[in-house]
Amino acid sequence: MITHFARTSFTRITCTSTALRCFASGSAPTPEHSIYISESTDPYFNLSFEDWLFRHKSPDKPLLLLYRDEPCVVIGRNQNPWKEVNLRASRQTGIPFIRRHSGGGTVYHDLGNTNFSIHLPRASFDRHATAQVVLKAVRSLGVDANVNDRNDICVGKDKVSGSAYKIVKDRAYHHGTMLISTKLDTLGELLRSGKDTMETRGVASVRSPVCDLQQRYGHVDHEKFVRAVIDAFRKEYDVHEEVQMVNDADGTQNIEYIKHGMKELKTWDWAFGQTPEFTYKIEHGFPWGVVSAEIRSKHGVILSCSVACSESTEEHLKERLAALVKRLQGQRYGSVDDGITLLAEEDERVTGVWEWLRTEMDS
Ligand SMILES: Nc1ncnc2c1ncn2[C@@H]1O[C@H](COP(=O)(O)OC(=O)CCCC[C@@H]2CCSS2)[C@@H](O)[C@H]1O
Repeated sequence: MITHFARTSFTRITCTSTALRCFASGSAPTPEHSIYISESTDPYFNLSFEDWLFRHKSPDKPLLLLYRDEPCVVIGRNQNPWKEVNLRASRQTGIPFIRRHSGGGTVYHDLGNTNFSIHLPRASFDRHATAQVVLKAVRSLGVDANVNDRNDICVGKDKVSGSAYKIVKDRAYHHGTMLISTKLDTLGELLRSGKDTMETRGVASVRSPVCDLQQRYGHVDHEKFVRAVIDAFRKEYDVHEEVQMVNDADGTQNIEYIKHGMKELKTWDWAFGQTPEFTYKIEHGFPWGVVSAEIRSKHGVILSCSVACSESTEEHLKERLAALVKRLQGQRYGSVDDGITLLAEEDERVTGVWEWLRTEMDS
């Protein structure tokens, strides 16, 4: 269902049939509004809807989208999930990670985190000006926040908002988070990976201490933040249009571009396969000696793996291990094919190394 909100009043008024037709139709219509609030909390939908607005919106008008997501970790376009995300915790908690289209680092989302997305013609895009819009909004709620040169919004020394950007042809957007009442321990748990010896091309996150607005300013909530950002956006860009509510059950999800986008975000090829080249060096002490390994991977596929053992290791064992790791080449990093079965009579030292490599890659 599509409904409109009059200016800053959040009273629901009846939907117009044109808007409904526009979103319910199977073909991709041109989005005609300037301010959208998504009522969906499906991160795959929200990220795809945002991308659709970006790609289909007429390039001459400013646009604002606000949304929240169910718990998930969102990594940047050129990041390494094995480095950035605690994949074991992600599996255990069922909280997925999603690779987004914009650059930048890794953040955690849940319903206590509200995202804003400001789209502008490239010619008038200025990331510091858009950050000021959000800063003014939180300040209007009595929050004593500041913005640093990376466009992090902080309260004291703690970060409450991180930003990322995308520019394509004549349009650009600045999107960012706002920690309002997030589960910060889950945030810490999911972003921890501790893989210091993984050297990766692409973008590394800039880790910072975080806090949320409710810890410091109990009265701030999602609705108040949304209202404040809308007011600040209207003032800055002189926008008077009503707010357009959107959700994933109103037919919007049937727009082919969005459907395809949601599907693509969930594929291995996108989530893992877009990972820039990286090298992971590890070492482990076995009862019979020390083994070090170097695994190289690009686009989520193992390019090479080499192992070196302590001097005293028998030649025969070294050869067996070298033959074994050769078989890793071309396999997907992190989900090495179970088809690589070890011979039943394999030396238990070999199976030990094999298990160690698999576990190291799978966490
Ligand atoms: N939700 C949230 N908000 C603010 N800061 C966070 C959050 N989650 C984690 N962090 C902290 O930021 C760093 C990463 O900072 P870094 O600066 O590397 O990355 C970002 O900020 C990216 C923001 C992307 C915003 C998009 C908007 C809609 S979809 S995602 C991380 O290690 C934590 O210390």
